[in-house]
Amino acid sequence: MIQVENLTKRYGNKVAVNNVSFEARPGRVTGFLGPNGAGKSTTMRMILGLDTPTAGRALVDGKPYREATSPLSSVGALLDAKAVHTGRSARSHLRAMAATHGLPNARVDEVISMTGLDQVAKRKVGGFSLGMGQRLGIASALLGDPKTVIFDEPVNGLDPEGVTWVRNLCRYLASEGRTVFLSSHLMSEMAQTADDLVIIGKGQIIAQGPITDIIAGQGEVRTLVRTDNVEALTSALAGHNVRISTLDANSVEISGVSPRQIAETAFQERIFFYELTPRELSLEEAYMRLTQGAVEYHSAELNGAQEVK
Ligand SMILES: Nc1ncnc2c1ncn2[C@@H]1O[C@H](COP(=O)(O)OP(=O)(O)OP(=O)(O)O)[C@@H](O)[C@H]1O
Repeated sequence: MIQVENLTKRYGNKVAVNNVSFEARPGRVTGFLGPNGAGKSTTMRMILGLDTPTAGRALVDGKPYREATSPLSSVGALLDAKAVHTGRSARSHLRAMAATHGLPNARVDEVISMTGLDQVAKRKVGGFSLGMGQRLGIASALLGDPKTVIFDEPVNGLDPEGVTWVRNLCRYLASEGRTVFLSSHLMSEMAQTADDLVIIGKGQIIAQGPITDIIAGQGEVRTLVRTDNVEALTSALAGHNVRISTLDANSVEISGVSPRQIAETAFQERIFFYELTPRELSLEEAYMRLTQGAVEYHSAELNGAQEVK
């Protein structure tokens, strides 16, 4: 269980994290989202006691992480996979970590096989690819069999098989009753992995709660209808609160009325249609709506006719 209460971090004049409060609960995957520079890593570092808050506090299982009697079995963290610079092999790196924390070598072999590193366990970590480094970071995080895991961008650099593996691992860890807290910029992946979301922008909470509530809160269901008789359907449905946008000669997108009401109206008016598809917002669409005012680093619009000097 992670509890973040009114957490604030200032670097000089810059407020990186501004009065942020949320919880990440056991048995659930909580996704931490926000544009670049929103304050995600800083928040994670404060939870792990690596940065001192300017105000507020972060608790893991009821106390600051720095006070944990058995840190590796309290929290397993992956912050910056590239941070491991060693001439050691993956196995001896993990064995050294295990030895300092009184963990048996058998646990090292377990995490090596859990993270798919068996084939490369004897290779020097310095020569690891980004994806292998990421797996080693996750293996290190899991070494102490922690009740809480914190992963900052765990799928960064992983191939599609690796991305799926991280998703399944996170779901599995949560199903065992652990608290799983992770950040990612991959919305489609987050949509499949997380139960709850915390979204921040410019250091402040923008939204938090179950992922389904956050998506539902950002837009109503729109229904795509394909018919040969767009005009008749449009006039049959015309009325208060019904919004219809014509996509092409044979398709419209309708909001403000349920898919069932659309089908009933079409049936009563004998309007033939050959597709009726309710469309919920994707997490990406909901996220873009929520964060549009909180993006610090905007990209220039690409409009084809760019001047090259
Ligand atoms: N040590 C530091 N000194 C000064 N400013 C910092 C420091 N660390 C972070 N910041 C600033 O605090 C803000 C939040 O940074 P942070 O790295 O937490 O964002 P983030 O959400 O993790 O971003 P990204 O998605 O790009 O990793 C940024 O504006 C960053 O420049």
